[in-house]
Amino acid sequence: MSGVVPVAVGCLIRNGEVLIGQRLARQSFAGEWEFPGGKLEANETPIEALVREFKEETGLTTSDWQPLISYPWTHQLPNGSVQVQLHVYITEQASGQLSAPEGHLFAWCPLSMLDQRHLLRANKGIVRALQLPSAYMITGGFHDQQDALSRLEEALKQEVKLVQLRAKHLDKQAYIALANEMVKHCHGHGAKLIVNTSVAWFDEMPAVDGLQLASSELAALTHRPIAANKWLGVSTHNAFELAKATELEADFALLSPVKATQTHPDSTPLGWAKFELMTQALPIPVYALGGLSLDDLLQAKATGAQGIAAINGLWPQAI
Ligand SMILES: Nc1nc2c([nH]c(=O)n2[C@H]2C[C@H](O)[C@@H](COP(=O)(O)OP(=O)(O)OP(=O)(O)O)O2)c(=O)[nH]1
Repeated sequence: MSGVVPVAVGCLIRNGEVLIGQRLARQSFAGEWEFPGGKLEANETPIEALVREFKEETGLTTSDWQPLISYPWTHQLPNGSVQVQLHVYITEQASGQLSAPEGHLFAWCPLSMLDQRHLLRANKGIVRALQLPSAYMITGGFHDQQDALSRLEEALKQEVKLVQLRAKHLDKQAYIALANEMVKHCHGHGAKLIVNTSVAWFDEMPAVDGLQLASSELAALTHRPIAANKWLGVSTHNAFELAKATELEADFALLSPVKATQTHPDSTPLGWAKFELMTQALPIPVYALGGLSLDDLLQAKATGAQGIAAINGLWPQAI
């Protein structure tokens, strides 16, 4: 088969749960779970296809679909491979009674439980895009552990849900001690803590939620260095490193610098157009980083980013 098949995929959210359906016996990947949707018909936009597919498959009338993520994927089938472009949208707007005119089995799944379901392998990037927040705070300067925790607490009160502990000046013992305290605060607010350390240190912090891998560590790795139940973020600056992030089965990437930034004054900013070009074919969510704040969120999302990551734009100044 030749050409890329455009597919519309819809994530319908209700009370923090997403609607998933089981693929039918007559379909490829029978029995695996997916989000409702399907191939675009001639002259259809992805949103038109979603409205039609949801009506046909679920009986629901849906609206207000917003872009979530889009990426190509090659499915291996017994009789060859097929390349699809997944155009993924999200909404909370649906009316009518959920039914199964085509015989699907449906379930409402909490976002945190999606990894326990047997979803299509192609859908991992969609699952992460659903689970990750739109702002990723990286810790900036602080005086001592108590000061760091006070600033963290302030940020958590402002609804920050994903935190990276970046503290290059701390030795191993001090770093691990701070991470172990921070993770308690994060979990108390329903947030996650990602540590920016070497793989060796990561293994000594079992309570933290994930590892942020520096771009300088990428070359030495040939496979994902941590377990599947932890999040792996990869810091990147170019197309080569982004490709490596995918190869290492990262859960998300950071691409920087999008704008000029005080913390890395010698780097040349990419700008939004280049950011979009470099990330559009990636099957994982990508945060934009470098000189950004929440004021840049709309622009970031419009260019296909998961959201913004920032030190100065999010880390509370002295309090
Ligand atoms: N509906 C849907 N399709 C998905 C998801 N993820 C994913 O890779 N796909 C792929 C599987 C199929 O190749 C294609 C959707 O095609 P379809 O639902 O209209 O038709 P189909 O399964 O009968 O097609 P086929 O693959 O069996 O030939 O997109 C998803 O979450 N939902």
